[in-house]
Amino acid sequence: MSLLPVAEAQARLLALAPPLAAETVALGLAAGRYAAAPVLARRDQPAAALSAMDGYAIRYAERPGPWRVVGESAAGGGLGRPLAPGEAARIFTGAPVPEGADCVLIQEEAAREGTRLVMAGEGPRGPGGNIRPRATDFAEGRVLIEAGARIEARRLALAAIGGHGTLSVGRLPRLALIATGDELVPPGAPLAGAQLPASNSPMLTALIGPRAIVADRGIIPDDLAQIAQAFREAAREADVIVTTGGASVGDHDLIRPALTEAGATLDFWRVAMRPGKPLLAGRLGGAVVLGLPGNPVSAYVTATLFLLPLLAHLAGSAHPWPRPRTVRLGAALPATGVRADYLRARLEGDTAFAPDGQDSAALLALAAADGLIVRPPHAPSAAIGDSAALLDFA
Ligand SMILES: Nc1nc2c(c(=O)[nH]1)N[C@H]1C(S)=C(S)[C@@H](COP(=O)(O)OP(=O)(O)OC[C@H]3O[C@@H](n4cnc5c(N)ncnc54)[C@H](O)[C@@H]3O)O[C@H]1N2
Ligand code: MOO
Repeated sequence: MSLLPVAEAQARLLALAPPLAAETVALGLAAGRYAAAPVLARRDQPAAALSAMDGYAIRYAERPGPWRVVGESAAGGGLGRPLAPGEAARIFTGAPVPEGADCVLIQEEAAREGTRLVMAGEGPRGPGGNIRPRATDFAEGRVLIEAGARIEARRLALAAIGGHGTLSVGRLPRLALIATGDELVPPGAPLAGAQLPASNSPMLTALIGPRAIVADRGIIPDDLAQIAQAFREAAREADVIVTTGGASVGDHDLIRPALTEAGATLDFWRVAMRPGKPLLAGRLGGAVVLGLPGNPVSAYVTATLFLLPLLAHLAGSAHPWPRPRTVRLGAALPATGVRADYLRARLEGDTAFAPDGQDSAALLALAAADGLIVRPPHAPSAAIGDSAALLDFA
């Protein structure tokens, strides 16, 4: 099997499963989820002309007064009657402008004695001054949030003010995480001989964060029957099964044979990227299987480029791909070969430095990095000051 280009592998992964069904959740629980349908405004905002300032509602043509202050309009209330000629109403920010008034005189520019009011400054800039007309933010029926958009804090506020107490969002994927390797022990456990703390599962759980409901299925030894059994059990509940390790070609790399044993179909294996070459993907029952390489940096890079977009796609995102940005190189880089390079890089302002020693097991360099410099296959060498694509870490 030859190496699959990264973009092709990404497209094939997402083609393995459609987005999950929608569910309705309370607005406060919708943060970070994706709108399953366009969110439409259920009301005009503002629903009436409101004062933008604390002061007096007046008629512009009657400046500089005097006016007689006949009452008050506060946020949530109102004057209760129209203003007659020569009348003004005390008004506060966010309060409905009484009928008959066409601007607001701010209180710093007003002189009041008892009910007598005169202008004592420049006054409003014209009719409509210091007033937010009805529906200036949006009108009922307008699309507030596109289907597939992520519900950020800003959009959540927009949905709330648009009249929504619940939202229809894509269901969160259920993810089963399986670490494989005879050498692995849980972090913090005593180590004997060549044993190694299993760092991939906690790393991936933290990286995934609220994007999925993660079930950590622990460490499975390098045993075909046990790995196949773990696959079968995970496929009963999970939308996504993620393994780390055992994806390569060694005698103890059993993920592919175990998948076959469990009855899965393999879609692709081996991608033209460094690190991350042994990545594989397939389907088992209703689950998408993503086999990440065991090397911790390879697992992190492939999770960034494949797993997070898959989770976003399943949760209903219309834009699941990470967006690289352009930076300057702070040091020269060699030409690339048949694989795309994803270099762990530190940023100083908009200048990126990829330290030597880009080993796919070197977690110290990964932890110190800010993102990945992305270099396509067969790229010529690059000089200091050249521009390059950078993927910020999630
Ligand atoms: N002859 C070849 N050998 C290798 C190739 C190849 O093409 N031909 N590919 C190399 C590449 S690239 C990678 S990446 C590695 C990854 O292979 P596996 O996915 O089979 O990973 P393992 O061999 O199981 O483990 C590699 C490495 O990572 C450590 N590891 C595994 N799981 C964890 C974990 N949960 N937490 C921390 N560390 C973990 C493991 O102990 C190994 O040191 O294969 C190359 N070989
Ligand atoms: O591509 Mo492997 O992921 O070099 O270490």
